[in-house]
Amino acid sequence: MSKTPKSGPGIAPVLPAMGVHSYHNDSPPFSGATEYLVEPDLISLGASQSNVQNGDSGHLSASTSAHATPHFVVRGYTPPGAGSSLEDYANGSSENAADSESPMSLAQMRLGNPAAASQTSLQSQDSASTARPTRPENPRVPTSQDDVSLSSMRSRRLLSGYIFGTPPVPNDDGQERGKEITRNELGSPASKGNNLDLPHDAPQPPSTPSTVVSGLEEEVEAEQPSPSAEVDLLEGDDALMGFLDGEADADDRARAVQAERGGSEGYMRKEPGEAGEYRFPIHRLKRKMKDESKIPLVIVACGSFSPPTYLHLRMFEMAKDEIVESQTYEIMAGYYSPVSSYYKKAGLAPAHHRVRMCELAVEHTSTWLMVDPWEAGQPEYQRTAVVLDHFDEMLNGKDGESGVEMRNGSRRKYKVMLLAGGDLIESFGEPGVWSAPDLHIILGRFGCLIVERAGSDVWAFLLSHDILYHHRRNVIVIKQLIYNDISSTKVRLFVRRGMSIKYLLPNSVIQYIHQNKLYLEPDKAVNK
Ligand SMILES: Nc1ncnc2c1ncn2[C@@H]1O[C@H](COP(=O)(O)OP(=O)(O)OP(=O)(O)O)[C@@H](O)[C@H]1O
Ligand SMILES: NC(=O)c1ccc[n+]([C@@H]2O[C@H](COP(=O)(O)O)[C@@H](O)[C@H]2O)c1
Repeated sequence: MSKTPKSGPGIAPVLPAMGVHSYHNDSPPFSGATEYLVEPDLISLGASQSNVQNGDSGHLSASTSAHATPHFVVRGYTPPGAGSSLEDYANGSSENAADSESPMSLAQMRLGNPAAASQTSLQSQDSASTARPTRPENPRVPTSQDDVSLSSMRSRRLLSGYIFGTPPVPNDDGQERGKEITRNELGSPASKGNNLDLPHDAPQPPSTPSTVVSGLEEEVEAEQPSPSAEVDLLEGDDALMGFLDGEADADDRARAVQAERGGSEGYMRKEPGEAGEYRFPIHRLKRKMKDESKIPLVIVACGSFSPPTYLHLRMFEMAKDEIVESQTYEIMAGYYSPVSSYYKKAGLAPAHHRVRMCELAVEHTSTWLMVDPWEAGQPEYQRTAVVLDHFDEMLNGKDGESGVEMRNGSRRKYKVMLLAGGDLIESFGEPGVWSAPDLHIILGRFGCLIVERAGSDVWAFLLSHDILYHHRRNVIVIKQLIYNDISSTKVRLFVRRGMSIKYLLPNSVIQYIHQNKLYLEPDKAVNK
C-alpha cells in the first residue's frame, strides 16, 4: 500500500528543484550519504558509539566481521517497497575518505572520544564501549558562544514538510498487527544495558548492577484491577483528545498516578551512574485500542531537554496531528527520554534535574506524555538505537504478556517511533556521529517522526542521505504550521541574564529552575 503525499500547503516540493545537499553546518555536502555502504549480517546494539567513526559497520558482535556478508538483516520491520538488497548503496563509497577527515563536529564530541574512535579498531572497541568518555582536547570544544550559534544556525533553514513515504503496512500474516505476544520476564538487569542483541557466544559487557528493572508484567498486574478514574486515562477513548489535554492542568489524578507508579524518584540520583530501582512509567499508556485496524504507536523523543520548553511539548502535539491525519496509527503514549549526564553537550544540567523538569512539564500539561528516566540514569552514554530498543523491550517484552490487548484476547506489539527535530536528523549525515547499523535500526526497525525546524530542509536531506532514503516509508516529516523555535540554549541564556522566561516553558519548570538555581553559570562543554 503506498501513500500519496498530501496535497495543499504541505505538498512535496518538486524533487529536481531541490538543493540536494546537507544544510548541516558541520558536515560537508552528502556526508554520511555515502558513508554507510556495507551492512553487517547481524546488527547488534552492543556496539560502542566509539566505533562509528570507522564508518564501516560499527557492530561489535564478535562472531561477524564488518564486511562479511552482503545480506541486510535488521531484526523486525523492513518497510514495504524497500529493496532487499543494498547493493545500490555501494556506489560512490570512495567519497568516504574525505568525510572521515573532516574536522570533529560538536555532535561527535558529545558522543565522546571521537578522535580516538577514528583510529580504534573494531577489536579494541569493546573496552572503549565501557570506558567513560573523556572530554576531548580539541579547540572546537563547544563554548557557550558555540552553543548559541549552534542554536541560531538552525533558524535559517527552509520550510517544507509532508509525509515522506508510506507508513509501515502490517504484513498479511499479522507480523505488524495482531501479533500474539506471550508472557515473558522483562528487563532483568543482566538483559539490559548496551548489549541487547549480542549473539549468545559473544562476550558480554558488564551489566549495570545499579539498575534494577521492575518488570512490566508487575506493573500490568497492578494496573488491571484499577477501579479508579485512572482507567479513563488508560483505556478511555478520549485520553488523547485535545480537549482533555486542556484539562490536564486541573487533573490531579494523573499526577497522583505518576507519583505512585512512575516517576524518577528513587531511580535518579544526583551523582551520574548511581541509579536506584527503575520502574518503567506506564500510568498514561493506553492498553486498548480505539480502532484495532490501526497500528498502536508509542512516540519517543530523545534529547537533552535542558530545560524542556513548550517547543518540546508542541513537538508531540504536532506529531499527534500528523498521525491522526494519516489514519494508519493510533497513538498509545508519548515519552521523553532525557539523555544522561555523560552526553557531552554545552548547557546540559545534571540528568536528575532534567528528568524532573520533563516530568513537571508533562504532569501539568498533558494527559498522554510521560518521562522515562532509564536512559538518563544509565552509568554510561546510551545510543539512541539502544534507547529505542529499551522502550521496545519494556512495552513488548520478548515473549511477554505485554503489548496491547485486543478485543479478541490476543496481544499486539506497540510500534515505537523516534520523534526528532530536523536538525537532529541532519546530524545523521555528520561523519562519526551515528553508525550505519544504528541508523538502520532507528529508521528501519523503529521509524522516525521528523518535526521540521524553521530554516531546515529535511526534504532535501532525506533525498541526499542513502539510509534515510532507503527507509523513507518509515519516516514521517511533520510540517510546523505555526513556527515555534523556542530554544533551550536561549532559555538558559535568559536565566543567566536575569531575563524572563515566562511563557516559554511551563511555570512548574520555571519554578524548578529557580529553586534549584540552574543555568546561572555559563554553559560548559561537559557536565557531570
Ligand atoms: N525549534 C525546533 N524545531 C523542531 N525540533 C526541535 C526544535 N528545537 C529542538 N528540537 C528537537 O527537540 C529534540 C530535543 O532537543 P534538545 O533538547 O536535544 O536540543 P535543543 O532543543 O536544540 O536544545 P539546545 O538549545 O540545548 O541545543 C531534538 O530532536 C531536537 O531536534
Ligand atoms: N549515535 C547516536 O545514537 C546519537 C548521536 C547523536 C545524538 N544522539 C541523540 O540525539 C539526541 C539529541 O542530541 P542533540 O541535543 O545533540 O541534538 C540525544 O538524545 C542524543 O543521545 C544519538
